Amino acid sequence: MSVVRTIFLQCPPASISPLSTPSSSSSNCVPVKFSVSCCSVASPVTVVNGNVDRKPYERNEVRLGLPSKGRMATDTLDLLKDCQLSVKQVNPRQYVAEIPQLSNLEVWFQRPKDIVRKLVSGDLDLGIVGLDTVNEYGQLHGDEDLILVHEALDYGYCRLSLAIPKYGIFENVNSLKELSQMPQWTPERPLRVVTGFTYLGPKFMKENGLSHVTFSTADGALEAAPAVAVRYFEFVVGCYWLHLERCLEILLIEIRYLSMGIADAIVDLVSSGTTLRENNLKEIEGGVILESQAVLVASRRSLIQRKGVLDITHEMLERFEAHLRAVGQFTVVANMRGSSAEEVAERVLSQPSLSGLQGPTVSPVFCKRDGKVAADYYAIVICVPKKALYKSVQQLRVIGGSGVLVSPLTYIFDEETPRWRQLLSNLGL
Ligand SMILES: Nc1ncnc2c1ncn2[C@@H]1O[C@H](COP(=O)(O)OP(=O)(O)OP(=O)(O)O)[C@@H](O)[C@H]1O
Ligand SMILES: O=P(O)(O)OC[C@H]1O[C@H](OP(=O)(O)OP(=O)(O)O)[C@H](O)[C@@H]1O
Ligand SMILES: [Mg+2]
Repeated sequence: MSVVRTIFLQCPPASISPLSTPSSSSSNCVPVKFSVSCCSVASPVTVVNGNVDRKPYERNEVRLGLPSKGRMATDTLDLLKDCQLSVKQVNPRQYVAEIPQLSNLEVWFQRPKDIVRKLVSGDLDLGIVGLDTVNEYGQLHGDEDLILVHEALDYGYCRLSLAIPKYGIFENVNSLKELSQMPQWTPERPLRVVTGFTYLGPKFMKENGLSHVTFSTADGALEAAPAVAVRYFEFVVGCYWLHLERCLEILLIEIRYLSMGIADAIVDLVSSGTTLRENNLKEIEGGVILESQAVLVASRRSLIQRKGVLDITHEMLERFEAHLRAVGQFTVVANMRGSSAEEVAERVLSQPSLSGLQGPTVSPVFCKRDGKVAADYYAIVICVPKKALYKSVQQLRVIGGSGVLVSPLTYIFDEETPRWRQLLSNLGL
């Protein structure tokens, strides 16, 4: 028999109070309703035999999920601010905010994994999180509902990696192949991996043909887990050689970590590599599961069905693309003596670092000489990659440039953003 329950999904900081509780006689097939005190529009979801039937919900506002805390939170707000899309949060403890430039948009501050879950459930339409979180909790390959609108927001860089101890039986193991060929791993004694990535971790091992592997999960400080098994080995060897001081140290570490369980390897995010180094772990060749950075992700259903989502996505995408193109560039203005605009342009284009985005803009600088208006000088305007600035200034001087002004760029808008065209075709629009 189908068990059908209608519930109202919770808004972020809501307190939920049951309106009616199921009586024992009707517990198999009852609408169970909860009222939600934080927001006016709740999302009805039907659960049939444990499967969520995701219908587009009746609500008028468009919802964008942003990380509420952690390392992504500040950088995300900074990116939006740099794109003149500042988030207005009346009170930092409030979970709902707005971006005044985008009317009808509600910002929901959530934990990254909850942003992805809520995109899948239909409570959010758009979100900014790390690609690792999208792939782990959205399971993009199995669920075509999530679409990466911008896959490279240029912050939150890290990689999901398999790491093993540097010492003991792993000392000479430097690749995934070598790890998989170790005779130690058998059905009775598999490779024990601890990870918070319980979807991507096992998937990677399976795809790479590692069969004798078991996974356990933990939140945070995963790097300490492999220490126990290998340090035990060191302890025995240390005793043998009577390095008592080292043995005592190992024993203390052992006692500290025993409560954390035992693992041979970890699958976790790595950025600078400091945490791995401090825990005597190493990455191995072929062990990178995913390269990640911040992304703008959307629900396909919302883009197609909910009024306003596509327009807001277009504006955000345009601003992100234009801003991210601009951050790596300076505008350079210089004066140059010349006989005509063409002649000046030729000189500028003879230098490889001065061609700009679409070639230089050259305009006459007029002055009055003997009562007549004349142009002896020309102003040139070009965009120069930040990294090539000094070289460009040197090249400008070589061809007679003077009074060089350099200023940062906020946006470079193209005629059309390539990602927008791709999104429309992805949606079949
Ligand atoms: N060391 C790192 N360097 C750079 N980016 C990172 C690093 N660790 C994580 N990230 C990125 O930041 C995102 C959020 O990580 P953060 O540690 O803030 O949250 P979290 O650990 O997922 O939060 P929670 O523990 O509350 O679920 C990750 O999904 C990843 O994309
Ligand atoms: O290579 P590194 O620059 O040292 O960064 C890697 C560490 O960063 C993340 O942890 P985080 O600090 O987010 O703590 P958490 O495990 O509690 O999420 C990740 O889980 C690693 O532990
Ligand atoms: Mg973290």
